[in-house]
Amino acid sequence: MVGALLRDESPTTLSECRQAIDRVDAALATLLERRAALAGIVQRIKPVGGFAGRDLARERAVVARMAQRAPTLGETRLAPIMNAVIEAGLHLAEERGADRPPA
Ligand SMILES: O=C(O)C(=O)C[C@]1(C(=O)O)C=C[C@@H](O)C=C1
Repeated sequence: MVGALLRDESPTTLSECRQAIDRVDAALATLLERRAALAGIVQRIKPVGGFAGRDLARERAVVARMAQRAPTLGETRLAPIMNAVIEAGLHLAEERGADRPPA
C-alpha cells in the first residue's frame, strides 16, 4: 500500500495533485487507525496507562526516529503532529476504559 504511494509520479494539475493527496490520506487513515489500536493495547499493558502514564522520553524518541524518514519536516514540525496523534490515541483508550486492568 505505502510502496505504491511512493512511486515516482509528478502530478501537474490541481485535480491530479488532489487525487494523489487523497491516496496518501487514505493510507494515513489506515495507518493511524492501526497505530491507535496498538497504542490502546499498550495502555492496558503498562502499569500506569493513559495520560497518567505518559512517557515523554519515548515520545521524543518516536519523533526523532520519524524525522530520519521525514527530514524535510524534521523534528520541529513532526513533534506537534505526533503529539496530536498520540493524544488522540490516549483519549480513545481512556474513552474505552483501557486504563482498567485486562480481564
Ligand atoms: O509507548 C508507550 O508507553 C505508550 O503509551 C504509547 C505512546 C504512543 O502512542 O506512541 C503513548 C503515550 C506515551 O506517552 C508514549 C507513547
